[in-house]
Parts: sequence; structure tokens; C-alpha cells
Amino acid sequence: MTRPRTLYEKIWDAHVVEQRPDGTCLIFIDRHLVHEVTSPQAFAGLRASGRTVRRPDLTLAVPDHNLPTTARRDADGNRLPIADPESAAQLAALEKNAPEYGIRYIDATAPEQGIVHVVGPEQGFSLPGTTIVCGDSHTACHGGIGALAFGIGTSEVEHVLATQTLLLQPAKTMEVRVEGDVGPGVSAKDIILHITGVIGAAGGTGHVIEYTGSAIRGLSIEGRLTVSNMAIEGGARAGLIAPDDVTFAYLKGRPYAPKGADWEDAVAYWRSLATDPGATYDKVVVIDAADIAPSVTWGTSPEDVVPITGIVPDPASFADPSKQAAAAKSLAYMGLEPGTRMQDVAIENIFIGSCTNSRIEDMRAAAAVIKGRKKADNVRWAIVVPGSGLVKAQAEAEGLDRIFIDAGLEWREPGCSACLAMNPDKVPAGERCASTSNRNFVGRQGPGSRTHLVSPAMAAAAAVTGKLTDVRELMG
Ligand SMILES: CC(C)[C@H](C(=O)O)[C@@H](O)C(=O)O
Ligand code: SF4
Repeated sequence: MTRPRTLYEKIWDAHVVEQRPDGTCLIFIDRHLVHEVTSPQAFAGLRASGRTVRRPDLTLAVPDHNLPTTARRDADGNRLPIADPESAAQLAALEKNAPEYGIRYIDATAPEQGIVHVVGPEQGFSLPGTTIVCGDSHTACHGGIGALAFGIGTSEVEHVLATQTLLLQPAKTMEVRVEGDVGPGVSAKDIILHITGVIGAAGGTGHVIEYTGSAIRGLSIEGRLTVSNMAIEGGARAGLIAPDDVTFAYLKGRPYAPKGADWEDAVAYWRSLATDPGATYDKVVVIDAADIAPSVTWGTSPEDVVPITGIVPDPASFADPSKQAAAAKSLAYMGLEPGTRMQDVAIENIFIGSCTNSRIEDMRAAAAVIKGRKKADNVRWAIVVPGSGLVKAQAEAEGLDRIFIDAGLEWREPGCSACLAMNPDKVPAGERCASTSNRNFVGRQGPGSRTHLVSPAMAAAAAVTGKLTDVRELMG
């Protein structure tokens, strides 16, 4: 009998082309996602060496980071230019490179355009058991459907374009098991924020995390993508969730998903990927779902998590001296005093979007809280940015856009938006943002911006009260 293996080991083993004496493996890459920021130099490198794209059929390009989220066409249907020269150049490069190398390209104004990590699963391009890479650290997101998905650097993007392979060291395995049921108002985002708080921003270093347990199995695909998206914020190389009937139902009939007999074969294979009984992980963390509250960050690392009912911690309360120093620095940047109740922190900006939380369920969760309420007066800027044109269309068909607009929020075009300050959507220096994104780093949403990571329902709650708020207090 073969040795029991984890989900990670099975996917890895199925993709090893060659193993080197030092243990490094040449891995076949099934899917390559490309966006405008990390690809121009990679294509320039290909061009300089006279090489071609080895498997254009396994490559999908879509712009997302730099696109403004305001209207992309004028009243006559003409495409509006991008004002920022660097952004315009990156977009122009992708628009030229994709057709030149025969790569599938979703144009900035195509109905299915969106954030690359939303588009991949939505199009059925990202599939269970596949290896997926993208020149982007949140590629781990695709682990939510059971794909082994890594972020890579620009030189690796060039390597994958040219060879459809990548040299990788095998990772260690880590299980994060979340058992039990979460309480009302607790979403997938709260689960992953809580996990990040428990394991720390370096807790998964060198590991691929498999999220298991009944609380994870009970999540929709949207929720699983949210969890896996932030594997990287726990330091892991990738995140994984075993594909199951929920996954198959989500993927069936999507444009790039297998069809007919191929679909049946694929599902049979995908079912075989689940971690075998008796397989072991290098590290195991067990979390009780009942301990997870709606969560919020107070600092400038995604591990700086407290329940919304909590307070800003005192740096002295941390055992580790380096964490004490980091916490003191974070609090100075964030303009927060130890002991302040999180619910007393006023918020001027709201961002609902990003590859963590811009799928249809996120839109629904935010709209459910906003419905019948109004944006608080002290909230200066509140934008809702669907993750793709298809999410946008679905949300509009359900009337969610009207709920946001009637409450005084803005309803935007898809893109990365205020998740990072690479386009016009920025948070001003010294102001706070309740944000559904995944990073609260210094300057992440604009120079001097102060980010509090929360779930869509919590961001919506902050939008209507003007301060960080326990969404459970607003629930029916
Ligand atoms: C711009 C891009 C390379 C970057 C990443 O790698 O993740 C961005 O998506 C981010 O979230 O910080
Ligand atoms: S939405 Fe944010 S985290 Fe996701 S790919 Fe874009 S910039 Fe990166």
C-alpha cells in the first residue's frame, strides 16, 4: 500500500517533472494568470531572448491593479484613457503582449474583467488539483477550490511563460483545523483574521497550509477563497482546502471547466485528492470556531487582530521584546492609544472590495447590513468595488447596487482599487479606513493611510455608524 499523503503531497507529486539531487523539483504549471503589474518585464525578457510563450493556451491575462474604478468609457462608448503614465504604460504593454504571444486576454472593458484572483475561479480557469502561478502574492487565493497556487516574482513569470515549469523546493505541510460552528455575524474573513492572529504573520513560513475542520467545510466557495487568500498573511507559501461537492457544484458549467465525460473524469480525480486518513502534517494548529468573534486589526501587520469587543493592546502586554517595539510603532502610526475600545474608533473611509472580499456573497453580506440605513456623516468616502464585471452584473440584478447608492456609498467598476495605492482610489494620510482587503501595512492604502481589516458586514456596519462596530448589534 502506498504511504498516506496529504492533499498538498498528492498535487505536488502529480506535477514533478524532474527531481534534482538537492531536492529541488521542476514542477509543471497547469495555469498561469498574468496581470499588468508584474508582466511587462517578463515579456520584455522573452522578447530580448527571442523566446515564445510555451503554452499560451494555459495562460490567461487580465488587467486589474492599475485600472481606475470609475467609468471606463465616455457617454459615446469611447474608452477613457488612464491618467497616470506608469499605469497607462503597464496596461498598454499587456494589451500589446497578450495578442502578440497568443495569450487569452480579458480586456479592461470586457464584461468578465476583474481582479485576477476573482476571475480565475469564476471562469473555471482555476481548477482543483492544478498548479497555478501568478506574479502576485495573493495567488494563494485559488487554494480555496483545491488548487496549489503560488505567487511568483517577475523573473519566474518569464520562466513560466517560456517553459510552463518552475523550479521549487517542496514545502512543509501545516494543518489549520477549525472545528465547530461559528456564531452569528462571523464570516470567512473573521475566521482567517482570527487564524492569522493565532499563528502570527510568520506562523506558516515555509509551509503550505491546509485548512480543515467542520467550520471550513461549511463555507461556500466564496468563503473558502477568502480564507485561502490570506494564507500568505500567515507567512505560508500557499493555502489549500480539499475540493468537495461544494467545489464541484461551483465549477460546473463555468467557461473553462471540463465538459461532458471530461467533467465526470475530472470530478473522480478531484475526489481522490483529499488528504488520506493517517497522513501527517509537519505542524498542526486546532482552533475552536466558537472562539471566533467578528474581528478587526489594530496595527500594521495582519496578525494584529482583536475581537471587535476588544481593546487596543498595550505594547507592554506582548512577551516578545521585538513585538513590543513593533506594536508601539504600529500604534504611533495608527494614532491609537492602548486601552481604547475598538468600538470607539471613528472611521472616515470604507472600502468594500479586493480579492479577499469582492465576490457576490461579500456584496450580499454588506448590502444586508446597509439596507434601510444611511452612511454616517463622518464617513467621507465609502466605495463598494465588485471583484469582477460578472459579480457587478449579478449584484445589480439583485438590486444590491441600489442599496449601496441609496445609503450614500459609491458603486464602482471592478479592480484592485483601494486595496493598494496603485490607482486613483486612495485613503488620505492620517485618515482611517475600515477595509475588507488583506493588508494593513504602512502606506498600503495611500501614504499615511490607516487600515483596519474587517469583513464586508463589519465594513458595512462601520459605514452606517461612522466607527468600528460590532455588526451583531445591527443584526435583525
Ligand atoms: C502588485 C502585486 C505584485 C502585489 C502582490 O504581489 O501581491 C499586489 O497584488 C499586492 O496585493 O500587494
Ligand atoms: S485586490 Fe489587493 S491583494 Fe488582491 S491582487 Fe489586487 S492589490 Fe493584490
